Amino acid sequence: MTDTLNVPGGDVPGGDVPGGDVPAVDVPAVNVHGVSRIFAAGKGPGVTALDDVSLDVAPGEFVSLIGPSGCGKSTLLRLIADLDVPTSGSIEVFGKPARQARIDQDYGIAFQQAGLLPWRTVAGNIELPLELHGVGKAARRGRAAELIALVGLSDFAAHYPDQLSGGMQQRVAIARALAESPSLLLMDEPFGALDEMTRERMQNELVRICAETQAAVVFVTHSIPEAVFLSNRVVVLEPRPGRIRSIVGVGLGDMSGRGEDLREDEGFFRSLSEVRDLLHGDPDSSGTGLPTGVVPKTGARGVETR
Ligand SMILES: Nc1ncnc2c1ncn2[C@@H]1O[C@H](COP(=O)(O)OP(=O)(O)OP(=O)(O)O)[C@@H](O)[C@H]1O
Repeated sequence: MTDTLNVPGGDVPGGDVPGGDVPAVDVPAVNVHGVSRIFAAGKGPGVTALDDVSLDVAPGEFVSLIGPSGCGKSTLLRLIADLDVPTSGSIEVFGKPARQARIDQDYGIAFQQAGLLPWRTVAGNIELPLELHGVGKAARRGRAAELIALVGLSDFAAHYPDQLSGGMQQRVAIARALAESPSLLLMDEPFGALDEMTRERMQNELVRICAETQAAVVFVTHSIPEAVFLSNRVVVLEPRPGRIRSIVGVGLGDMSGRGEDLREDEGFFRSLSEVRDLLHGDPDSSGTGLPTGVVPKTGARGVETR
């Protein structure tokens, strides 16, 4: 663990890869290779939550996972975070086994529930991971102040979680996830419990934070507009067994150019309907599992599509 407090990811995407000894250029932030996860179900055959899933996420890339309930989105995120282990296949984070990446704290995590400690202030919650890893008091304070400013809560540093709105609590959770300058953020429906207006504001914030930190993000959501607005690529999953149906390259430019007006952009609507068609279309009879007329896409970064 380092107590240097650099901007996550450094100046060049992938240039400040945790571990440092691996050439950054070719190392994906996340490499999921042929991963299956089967949950035992009594004496039955078990539930295949994921079946032979492969996916690469590049440094600095924002990838959303979307699909119907039970298609394995959270399972995939939990496997990347090493909160669960695959039945078969392998997962690497910045070239390291997921277990090692967890030990090295190479990523930050934010879930739907902000999960803040109610007896700690905003600053205290953000400092917690740094405290647990032995970062000195002055460095902790400085880093927390930086992050509190980044998420726009400078006037609330001394407030307690129950004095904040849901959106503000989520901003604290995101700041805490960024505390150790991870080059990767894993987020499971972090805005799922928020009202629509707050949710859009939070999406704008997240885009700004990603542009500033250049962290890669794997983001689970049920919302098509959220996935399209935030992502470089949207991974559409299908259930029983959980598989990647297709990957949509959003092509709306990098994070620094994504503002509120993007929501009115023609390209935004095009990607929305592409993802919507994949989610709601009936599979054709060709056996591809894709809706009629949809050509399977291959991701630009060697992503396997199935
Ligand atoms: N710990 C577990 N034990 C048994 N089955 C599980 C477990 N975790 C997940 N599953 C099963 O695996 C499948 C995928 O679950 P998962 O939570 O990953 O889906 P999801 O796409 O995130 O769903 P949702 O959108 O509803 O959150 C489901 O059928 C679920 O019941």
